[in-house]
Amino acid sequence: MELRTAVSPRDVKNYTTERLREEFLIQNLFMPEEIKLVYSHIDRIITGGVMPVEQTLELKAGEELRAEYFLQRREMGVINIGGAGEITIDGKVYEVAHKEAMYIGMGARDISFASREASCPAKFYLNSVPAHHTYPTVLIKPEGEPEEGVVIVKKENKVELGCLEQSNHRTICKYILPGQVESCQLEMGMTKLEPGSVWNTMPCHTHDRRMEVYLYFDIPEDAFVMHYMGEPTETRHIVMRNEEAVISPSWSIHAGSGSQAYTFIWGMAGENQDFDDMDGVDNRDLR
Ligand SMILES: O=C(O)C(=O)C[C@H](O)C(=O)CO
Ligand SMILES: [Zn+2]
Repeated sequence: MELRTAVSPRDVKNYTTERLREEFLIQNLFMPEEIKLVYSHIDRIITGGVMPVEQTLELKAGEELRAEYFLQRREMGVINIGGAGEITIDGKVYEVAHKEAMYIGMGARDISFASREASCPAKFYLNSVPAHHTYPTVLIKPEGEPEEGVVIVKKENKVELGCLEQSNHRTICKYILPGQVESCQLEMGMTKLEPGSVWNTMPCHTHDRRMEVYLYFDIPEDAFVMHYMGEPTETRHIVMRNEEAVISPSWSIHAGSGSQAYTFIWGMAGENQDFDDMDGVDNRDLR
């Protein structure tokens, strides 16, 4: 597991492009037959990618957690951005299709990942944070009929924002949040830009009480997203390619403009789970 320490906004002002990327950018998340994990000291979030092809991959705590098993003191959200896959949790198999997700509560011991078809492997993206209580493990589907152990994203948690005139027409689909899927602190969802729109989270915001991680995907090879970070009056950018993630500390804005439409997953952890607890930044105040 790779470790990233927390950094001060005063230091970040002096970072080169290379140093910014070293601290905040997460690359190579989806390597065939591998589990890649990055542990950030910021709210102790672990961001990971799991790409089983022929093999079944087991999630292990590793030395860093000093735990008997990965979710001994943690909870986890997983969203599949690849082909159909399976997650087996303590012997129970969950079928997780493209853009379906799981919340896995603290205490789940044996967790493994597999793809249905090696020719179209699953790509499981995960965020895991410390937990103090076990909430139910559930499969989460953006659409469909609710059934035992399956949560369908509620209509009010699919929020259309922006407009084509401002190049920021997008839909935020909230998967894990209070009132839908209970968790100790994790919130996760997916935002899809409409064709012709390229700006996410603009006007932008910070939220001192939560940190956030973004995973950008559905980006063609020759395209990119400029991810904007930093204090609102000290902005910096990171060029993001397909299936790369970026850590956003609480003091940082997190927004992006792409060379075309794209999709991204956001995950948050921290002091509260109030999605709307944000400090909006007026476009006129950005520097
Ligand atoms: O497009 C957006 O706006 C977002 O998706 C915003 C993120 O969800 C976010 O930053 C939540 O704090
Ligand atoms: Zn945010």
